[in-house]
Amino acid sequence: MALSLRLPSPITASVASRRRPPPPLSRTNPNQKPSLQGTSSSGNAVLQCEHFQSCSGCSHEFALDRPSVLQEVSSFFEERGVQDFSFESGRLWGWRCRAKLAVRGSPDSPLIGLYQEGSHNVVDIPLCKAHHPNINAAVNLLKQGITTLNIKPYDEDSGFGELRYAQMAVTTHNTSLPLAERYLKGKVQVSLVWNSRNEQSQNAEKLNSLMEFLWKNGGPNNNTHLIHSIWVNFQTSSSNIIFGNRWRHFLGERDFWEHVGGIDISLDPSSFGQANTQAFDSLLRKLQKYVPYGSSVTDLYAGAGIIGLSIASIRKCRSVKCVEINKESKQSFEKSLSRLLKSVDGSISWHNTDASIEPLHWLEGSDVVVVDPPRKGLDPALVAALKAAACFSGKTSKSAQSSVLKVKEEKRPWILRARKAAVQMDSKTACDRSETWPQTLIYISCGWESFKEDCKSLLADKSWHLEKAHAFNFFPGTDSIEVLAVFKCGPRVAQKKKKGKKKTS
Ligand SMILES: C[S@@+](CC[C@H](N)C(=O)[O-])C[C@H]1O[C@@H](n2cnc3c(N)ncnc32)[C@H](O)[C@@H]1O
Repeated sequence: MALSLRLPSPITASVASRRRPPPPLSRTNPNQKPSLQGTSSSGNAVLQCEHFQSCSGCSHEFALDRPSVLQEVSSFFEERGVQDFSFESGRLWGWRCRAKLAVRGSPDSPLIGLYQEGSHNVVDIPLCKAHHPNINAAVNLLKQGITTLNIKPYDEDSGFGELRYAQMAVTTHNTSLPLAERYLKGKVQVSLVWNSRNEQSQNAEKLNSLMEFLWKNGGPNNNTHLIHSIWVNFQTSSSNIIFGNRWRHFLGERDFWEHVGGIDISLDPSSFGQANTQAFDSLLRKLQKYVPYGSSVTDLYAGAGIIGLSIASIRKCRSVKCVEINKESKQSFEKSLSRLLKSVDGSISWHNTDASIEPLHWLEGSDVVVVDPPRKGLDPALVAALKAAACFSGKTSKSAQSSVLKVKEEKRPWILRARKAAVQMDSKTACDRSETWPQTLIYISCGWESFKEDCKSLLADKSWHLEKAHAFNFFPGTDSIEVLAVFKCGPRVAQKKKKGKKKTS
């Protein structure tokens, strides 16, 4: 099977600018330390993708190892007192291990790819350089199946057609392979979004034939075992929402395991998953260092709880609470937790609720809060709660509590619902510390513009100050960057100058 690399981004890609390589980072202050040493582009990091002109996935062809927003990011943190901002760039091609692709066109000439900028015209991207090579191979196989079996791609105008989208996710964690081969030999979990209500609908025969085709030609009995498993999502809505509520696993291994941040994690196709597995691993390993051993942690916007679980295991946390709005992530959390039980002593829970409803409830009792919101950033209610919590952390807890949380018997329906849907593993040793409030806030952001606003708001009245910041090249070829920022509560305390060493004669 040919290995080629490629890159798209979300189906709803934003307007992309097609820029030339940015100028080298300039140091305006001659006394300033070169905080981004080693990050100037090598000059060889060129996309060289034949779809670049038509596909909305990438906005930059050159300097993939140094996103154009990096200079701004670096200056922003420096102006706010961060001395040692760092930037990490990893794999520049073939980095995308998870892609949602629209299926359009005709059975004879299917198009599988992303929407063109500002339209719903799908651009076929068989040689995408951002995709893990096996995503391209699986897409190629799917196209063959569509043509051979006369499967009708979806037509948005009429609402007719059978196959609407395909989600491809690669697991790079096959422990039967030597470590060095695991990434490139990753297998693909294929999820087909099928335009019918369920598996009994009238076109079910065609769906079965397509799955058999994929399994016969890409499954374990084939020379090249490409397909990890096949899932189907049933979706008949005329809206732009990609997935419906009904998911079914049909072929291959049901559970999809990955290894990031030092732990094994399970991810169902219905749960959020990071696209750049290796860059996410680097971020998690950096993040863990900012969580003191034995802390109590709240992980907001937690998805399947990967961040919370990895901290619980690696930093031996006293307790971890994960809060996530998508109920589909619960099963993945439970599966991952089941593999971790031996390495975790504290209490761990996962709650299905909106983090912006009464957020103080989730912050109370934690030393560290981690937030990883979608691109639009934090909900305003959470920003307000974080600012309030920072004020409480300096005061006696009794007075803080009495002003905000006068809860004797819990009656609020959203809290009760969240408790009902929760997964809870209690600790043998941890004790309740409901009187504490977070001293550390770790903000992970994939939306630079919204991060800036949230950050300014958190710093505005000195309820928090910035201590550390790092950026990661999660989306090479695009304008986006992933940021990890560490805030400490209260105003920055000026550091005393170190006394010079006494001279020895
Ligand atoms: C960027 S993802 C991060 C997920 C997770 N931290 C990870 O790395 O896998 C953002 C998550 O926030 C969830 N989310 C969005 N709005 C939310 C809200 N108001 N309350 C709780 N979770 C929310 C989404 O469902 C998604 O799983």
